[in-house]
Amino acid sequence: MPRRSAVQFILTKVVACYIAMAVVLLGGLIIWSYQQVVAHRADMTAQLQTSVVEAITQAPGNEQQALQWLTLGIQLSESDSVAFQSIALLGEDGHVVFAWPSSVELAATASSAFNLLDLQNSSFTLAVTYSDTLLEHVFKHDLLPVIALLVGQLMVLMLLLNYLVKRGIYRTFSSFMRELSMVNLRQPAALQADSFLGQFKEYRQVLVGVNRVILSLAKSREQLAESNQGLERHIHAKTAALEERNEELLILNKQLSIIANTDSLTQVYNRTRFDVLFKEHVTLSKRRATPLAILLVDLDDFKKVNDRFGHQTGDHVLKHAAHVIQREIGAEGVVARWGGEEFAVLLPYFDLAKAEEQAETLRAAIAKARFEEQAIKITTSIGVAQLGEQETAGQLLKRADDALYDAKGLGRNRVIIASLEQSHTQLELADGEFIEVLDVASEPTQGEPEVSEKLPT
Ligand SMILES: Nc1nc2c(ncn2[C@@H]2O[C@H](COP(=O)(O)OP(=O)(O)OP(=O)(O)O)[C@@H](O)[C@H]2O)c(=O)[nH]1
Repeated sequence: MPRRSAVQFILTKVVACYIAMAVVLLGGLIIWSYQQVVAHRADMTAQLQTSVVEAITQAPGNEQQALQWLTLGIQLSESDSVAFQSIALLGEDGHVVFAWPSSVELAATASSAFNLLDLQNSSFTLAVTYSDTLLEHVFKHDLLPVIALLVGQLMVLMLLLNYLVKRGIYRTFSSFMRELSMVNLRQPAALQADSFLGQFKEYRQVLVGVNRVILSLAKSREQLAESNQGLERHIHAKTAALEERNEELLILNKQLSIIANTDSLTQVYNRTRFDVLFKEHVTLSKRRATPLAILLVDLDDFKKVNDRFGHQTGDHVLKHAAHVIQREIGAEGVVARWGGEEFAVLLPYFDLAKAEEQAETLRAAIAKARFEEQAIKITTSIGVAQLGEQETAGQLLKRADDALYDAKGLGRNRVIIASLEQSHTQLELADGEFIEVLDVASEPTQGEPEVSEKLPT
């Protein structure tokens, strides 16, 4: 019967607590009461002494009568809790002058039961006994009612507890135990089925275990949070390093792209880049129906520069000439080194007249320039062509190259325009045929600029 055991257990504990409290209370009461009685008895005795001395002093020679009056007073005060049991007045030689009550044996006055009291300035001595010993008195008069009261209370308490346990506490405990069973991690069989206390202990152990698990989980969570923070810091640092590296790579990429697209000597676009841009501009021009012109610029008699001033000076002149071309064209066109001492200039939105004007300005600027310390003068021949409506990039290039060839043939240092009629005339021929002509013409020949074989036809 585990339930009854539990009830008994609780009852026992409560009663034990109550008894312990009662014992402490009684102990305190005994000490307090004892002190009170001692003080009271001392008071009474002192009063008796004073009264007897006064009686003897007021009625000398008639002590017996005075003492009889005193005895009456004593009898009246017998109801006092510490009253005297007997009183004897002893003469100088120790004989009993007066004894109350009369039954007190004279011999008894000498026994140790009597307390001998001195009477001030008198030859008499007072011998008294008290009705109880001090402890007896304390127990009889003070403790007995208290003990009775406590026992009564205890009984009432036990009855009350028994009632409460049966009515309410048992139900509360039952539901508490049911809740506990929800967290039971052990096999039910392992519990002591016949002992509620055993079960309670088991559950308490389980709770302690659960508590430990919760604490260790909280600790693990803290550790996890710390490691996460460390990981985040690490990731941030790595990300920052990666971003930095990425930026470096982007810069390097840009530099690489510039290197790949730039002519290393003259720092203008190289032929590869020009081919791409040329194709794009031709496509755009056709799509938007906007004009597009090209200049092929070739330095005249450059071989002579090399021969006379050396190849290195020739390099410097080439570089400077490219700079002049780039300066003159500005942002309006695309300048590229076509190869050797020849440059190509792409002029989007330039019609033939405007392109011719630009070519003339360019030719004049180079003719005017003085290169190197030796103030070398050079001239240029320029072939100009505008993209025809039906023309391909290759066909445009061919016409510009023809114009340049003409400029050379006519004595150099001049601008020759490739007429649009020429382009139309060529287009009137079969397209396939022209392409074949272009391919043949584009093969590099001595003294002639190369025509890109990569360009789209
Ligand atoms: N210094 C230097 N010379 C170059 C470079 N590329 C080509 N040349 C020279 O340019 C000269 C081209 O000679 P040619 O094809 O006969 O042309 P040209 O002397 O300019 O005569 P025309 O074009 O007919 O006016 C050659 O001497 C090449 O060595 C270069 O990068 N640096």
